[in-house]
Amino acid sequence: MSLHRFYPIFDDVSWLRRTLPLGVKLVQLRIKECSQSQLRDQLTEGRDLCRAHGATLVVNDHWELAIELACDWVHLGQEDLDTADVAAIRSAGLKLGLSTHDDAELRRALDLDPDYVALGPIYPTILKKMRWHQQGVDKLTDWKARVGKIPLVAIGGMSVERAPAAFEVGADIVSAVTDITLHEEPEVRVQQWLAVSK
Ligand SMILES: Cc1ncc(COP(=O)(O)OP(=O)(O)O)c(N)n1
Ligand SMILES: Cc1nc(C(=O)O)sc1CCOP(=O)(O)O
Ligand SMILES: [Mg+2]
Repeated sequence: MSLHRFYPIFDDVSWLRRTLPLGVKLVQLRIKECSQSQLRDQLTEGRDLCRAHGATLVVNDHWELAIELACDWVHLGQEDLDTADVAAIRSAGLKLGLSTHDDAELRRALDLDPDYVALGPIYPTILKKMRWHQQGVDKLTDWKARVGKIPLVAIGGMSVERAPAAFEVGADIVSAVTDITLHEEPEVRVQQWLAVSK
C-alpha cells in the first residue's frame, strides 16, 4: 500500500470533518490532553470518517486504544517505544510509523521494521519544545539512503513553500501541523498542500 505524500496532523477530529472532503488521504490524530472517554469518541469518529473517505488514519501515542478500536495505524516516538508493546501492535495487524532524530534512534527504529520513518524537525517548529533545533533539509537524502524502501516522512516547520525541496532531496511524505492550523484559511492551505504533493 502506498501512502499519500501529504500528511497533516491534527489535534481534534473536527479538523478531519473539514479536510477529508477536500481530498486528504493520510492524516494523524495527535491528541494530548483529553479524557479517556473523549479520546475514545475522537478516535472512533476519526476512524469512521477516514474509512468513509478512503483515507488512512494514524493514531499518535494511544496504541492500546488504537488496537481496541481496530484502527489501522499507530505513530510512536522514541519515548513511547520505551513502554509500548510493539509485538501486540504487530499481532493486532496495525502498521507502525516511528519518529527519529539521530543515528541511534534511526537504528532502533529500523530494528523494529517500521512502515514509515519520520525525520524531524527539518526546520524549527513552534508546536513543541524539542532537543533538536533543526536537522536541515539535506539530511533527508542521507536518511532516505538509510531507510531504503521504507517511506520517509519529513516533519517540523514544513510549509507548502518548503515541501518541494524536501520531496526533491529524499522525503516520500511531508507532514505539517501549524502551517495549516494557524493559517487564516486552513481549507485553502490544505488545497495548496494537495497541489504540491501530487
Ligand atoms: C509523522 C510524525 N513524526 C513525528 C511525530 C512525533 O512523535 P513523538 O516524538 O512521539 O512526539 P509526540 O507527537 O507524541 O509529541 C509525530 N507525532 N508524527
Ligand atoms: C509533532 C512533531 N514531531 C516532530 C519531530 O521532529 O519528531 S516536529 C513536530 C511538530 C510539527 O509541527 P509543525 O509542522 O507545526 O512544525
Ligand atoms: Mg509520541
